Amino acid sequence: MTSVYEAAGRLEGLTRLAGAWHERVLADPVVSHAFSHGYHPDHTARLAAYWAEALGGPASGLDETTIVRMHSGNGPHDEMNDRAIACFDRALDDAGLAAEPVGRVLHDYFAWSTRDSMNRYHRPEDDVPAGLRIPHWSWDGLQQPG
Ligand code: HEM
Repeated sequence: MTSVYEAAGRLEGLTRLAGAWHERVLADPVVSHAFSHGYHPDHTARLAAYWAEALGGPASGLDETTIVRMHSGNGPHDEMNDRAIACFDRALDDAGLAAEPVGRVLHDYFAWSTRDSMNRYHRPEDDVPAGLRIPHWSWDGLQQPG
């Protein structure tokens, strides 16, 4: 069966999507705040590589614990999460990936990652454990590691 990665246009499609999302969040008065301290010069490519791995594509070489740590310890930020997800929905349109069924799966993956996965250690006192694995997502949602 075609993976979500393939249906999203592989690395090329996901790079378009990551670039569109990043442009949208930098223009958002709330979400842009998170990026005001700077970010990797290859942010878009690294984000696309991470999504590719999560959605059934090649390994990204990125470390889940490091990435979750980058997104942790800032306290609850529900409004920022909601706005980041709204930016993602617009980015799906920008990147030509909003059509069913792939648009819905990408939305569900991103909303879950933002609210539940990247956000699960949001309390300042939380310790993010070493050795986390990049969660994988398919047409029917989160894949439990086999
Ligand atoms: C509210 C939503 C989000 C915000 C505000 C946000 C913010 C950020 C920021 C500021 C960075 C740069 C950190 C740095 O370079 O020091 C970053 C990097 C990154 N984020 Fe997010 N993020 C969000 C959601 C997500 C989600 C849902 C995913 C994955 C599904 C994700 C994956 C990544 C990856 C892979 C990197 C690159 C790490 C690297 O360069 O090594 N982010 N994010």
